[in-house]
Amino acid sequence: MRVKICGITNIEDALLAINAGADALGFVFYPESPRYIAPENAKAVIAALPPFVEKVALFVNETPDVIRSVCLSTGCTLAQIHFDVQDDFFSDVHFPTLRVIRAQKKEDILTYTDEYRLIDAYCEAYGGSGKRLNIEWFEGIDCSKIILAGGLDPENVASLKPYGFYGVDVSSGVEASYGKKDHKLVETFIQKAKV
Ligand SMILES: O=C(O)c1ccccc1NCC(=O)[C@H](O)[C@H](O)COP(=O)(O)O
Repeated sequence: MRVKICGITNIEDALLAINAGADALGFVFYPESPRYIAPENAKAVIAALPPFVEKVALFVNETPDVIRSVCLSTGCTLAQIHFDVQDDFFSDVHFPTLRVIRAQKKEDILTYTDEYRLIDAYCEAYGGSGKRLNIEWFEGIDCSKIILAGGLDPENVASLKPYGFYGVDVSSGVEASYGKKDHKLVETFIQKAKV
């Protein structure tokens, strides 16, 4: 499984995650989040990274123009769209995008099955809540284009193996405090996800 470590706010955590084997890092460009990072700070973190790392920019309630502009100015490589938009919004961004489905019921995870998508547990505050999805919803469905998020941690990530998810995404489950990662938890999470 590919692993994304989300809610990166500093170079130390970013390098630790990459050196531990993370495939992607997430930067939250949503000012109301406790994990918000200003674009100029994200740009500095990204400039310190080695090649072959996916830099994911998270957005809530922004326009396609703002999303594209922030991605280009920071060096992010993928825009993760957390809010509800019409389908043509994605093509209007003119930059690689990833749809987030904030699932409240099983039917929600059965949509957009032909595209790679991130499925997170629904919560009012948009993300990083530690809230888990009902894993039984994923039994018997094709998970090869799903990145699973929501309440994952080093204790439960290995149990996801049989489902065949494309990837996993974690934020609060590897945090020491908001916006600061616990290095041991990050390393253990990645190790267990990659077994
Ligand atoms: O993390 C945030 O504060 C956040 C704010 C606004 C939009 C998205 C946000 N995070 C989304 C993520 O991709 C998280 O990694 C995902 O929700 C999983 O979080 P967690 O349950 O804490 O692992």
